[in-house]
Amino acid sequence: MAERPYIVGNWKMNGTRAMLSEARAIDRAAQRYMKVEVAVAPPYTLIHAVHKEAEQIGIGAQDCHSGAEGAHTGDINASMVADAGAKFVILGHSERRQDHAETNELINAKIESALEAGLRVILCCGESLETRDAGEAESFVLGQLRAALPIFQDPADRLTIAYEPIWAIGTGRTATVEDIAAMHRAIRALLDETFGEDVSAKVRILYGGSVKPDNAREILAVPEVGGALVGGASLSAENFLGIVVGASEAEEV
Ligand SMILES: O=C(CO)COP(=O)(O)O
Repeated sequence: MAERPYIVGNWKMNGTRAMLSEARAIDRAAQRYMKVEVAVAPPYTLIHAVHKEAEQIGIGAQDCHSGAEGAHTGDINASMVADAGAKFVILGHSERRQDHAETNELINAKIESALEAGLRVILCCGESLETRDAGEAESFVLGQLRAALPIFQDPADRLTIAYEPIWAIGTGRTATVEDIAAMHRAIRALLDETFGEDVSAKVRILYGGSVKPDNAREILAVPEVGGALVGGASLSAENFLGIVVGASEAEEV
């Protein structure tokens, strides 16, 4: 496996300043698990406050606008999140693709502006249940990635992929380890083909979708899995740290 396992909490539309104590607890505990890289992506409103609390963990944003500053009421761009303390941004999440009709073209424009602002990108991909049942999961996911990968000039430093099957997000239903391994292998083959094996080896592929303390170790022990993108279970320090412990134990196997 390329680098340390990477465990990222995506808080989604959750969290007021009351969450800062959880962030502090995550940060302090993460210092005991240096074999694991830990990060959280709070909502925009908390990025700066969590950044100020954090000594160990990485801080990111869940989205950014594709443009420079200007007349876009309610929007936040990449340089603004970087200025608030974010080091990475999650782009292409299925909830943005669905709720905000984000296309591959728009996601690409966001990737470009994120890279320009010096941010790393966690690029999400994943199929719906209908697509999986139709036997088209792999071609769909690889198609999403093929649309974006050419933008990355320096993927080793800047790119992480997150495979999140839509039907496993927030449902309590996880993909089987065989399905996860198969999709991660297909994504790795595409990265090898696009960037060459040496560079590809430095790009981690995370799994996301109902990762919890009780299944983290099994999922993270899959050799192709480089970490996890965690939604619901990242909202409590206890649960999130349970996943960090799972990642640390999976490393030792
Ligand atoms: O979408 C996810 C992370 O980005 C996964 O969410 P859950 O862990 O709540 O299923």
